[in-house]
Amino acid sequence: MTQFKTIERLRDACLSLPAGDEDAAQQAAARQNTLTKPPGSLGRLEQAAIFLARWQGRHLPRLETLHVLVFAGSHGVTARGVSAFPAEVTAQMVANFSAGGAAVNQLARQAGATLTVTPLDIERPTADFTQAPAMTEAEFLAAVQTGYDAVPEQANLVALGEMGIGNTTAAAAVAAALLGGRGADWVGRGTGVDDAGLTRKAEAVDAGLACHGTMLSDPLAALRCVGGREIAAMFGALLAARRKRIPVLLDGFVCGAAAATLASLNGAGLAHALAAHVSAEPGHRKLLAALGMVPLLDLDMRLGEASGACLAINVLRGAVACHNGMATFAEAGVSDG
Ligand SMILES: Cc1cc2ncn([C@H]3O[C@H](COP(=O)(O)O)[C@@H](O)[C@H]3O)c2cc1C
Ligand SMILES: O=C(O)c1cccnc1
Repeated sequence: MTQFKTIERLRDACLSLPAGDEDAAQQAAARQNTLTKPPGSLGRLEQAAIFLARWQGRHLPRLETLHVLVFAGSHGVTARGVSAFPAEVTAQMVANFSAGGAAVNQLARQAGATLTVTPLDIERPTADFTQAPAMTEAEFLAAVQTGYDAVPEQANLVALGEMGIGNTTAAAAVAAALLGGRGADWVGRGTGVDDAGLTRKAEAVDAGLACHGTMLSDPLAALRCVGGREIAAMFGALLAARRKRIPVLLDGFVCGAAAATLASLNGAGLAHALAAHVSAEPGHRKLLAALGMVPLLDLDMRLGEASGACLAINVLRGAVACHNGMATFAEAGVSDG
């Protein structure tokens, strides 16, 4: 079992990532061109099927064992008035996930996926990142390890998401640290803050950038100093999936901050991931553009919880159904032009 005892061990793991199975991808691409449709007419469904073939290592991909992993964390920066909801909602929503009452419960079931919710020390918020590193190195590594260990050995696909009041502020701070710009460039209304709340969010991000200074030029230090435990756990899960060659669906802006951290460490780090949707949180569109990712869906959602990722599973099911089930021109006796 991989153990991240030091930051440098974790960094090494991020720098040496396996490639996908190009033979499987090529076979899948060749098959696409024999199916009874004009070449390319299924658009990005064709690319999605080839992507799944590459990362599952089989030219006929499967969507049978699907895991939705939701991580929850509490944020010290909530003391700055950065959310429309109180911090205790994080624990209350974890209970709601257990009871089956949240949006993601419905969407994971509807998508035919198994939902696992992992709370990370939610009774112990991170430090307020405007004043101190959100996490110590030990706390950060523990959160990354928890996320890493949450990825099953065998899965056809993993979808990642989060719950954590205040985490759109932490995600904005991570995005600013990794990609540049100030708080105002990356904050949005999150759960629905008013104009004064939006200003407080931008000020909190700017204060965090000022507090941690040049430390933030290292992506792992940025994630530790201004991120949160659930963001670190999503980062760990994304890394584990890559090392196990399991394809990943990323959710919204907060998940995107975790993904951007891996991309900053390794330019090919997100090859095994698809952006499920673009959230209404304005920073997400910018983040995806910076990562060169095109979302599968754009539904004006701003929930988190892996809700967008669950919906995108249905798109992938369509892609796989066509790829595996369609007849070829030869089989169907259709003239191939
Ligand atoms: C009832 C409720 C359920 C949620 N499910 C996800 N979030 C989302 O909102 C939070 C981030 O927004 P902010 O940064 O404004 O606090 C995160 O918990 C995120 O997952 C929720 C928020 C609430 C209130
Ligand atoms: O896009 C997200 O991840 C998001 C947006 C608003 C609130 N929580 C999460």
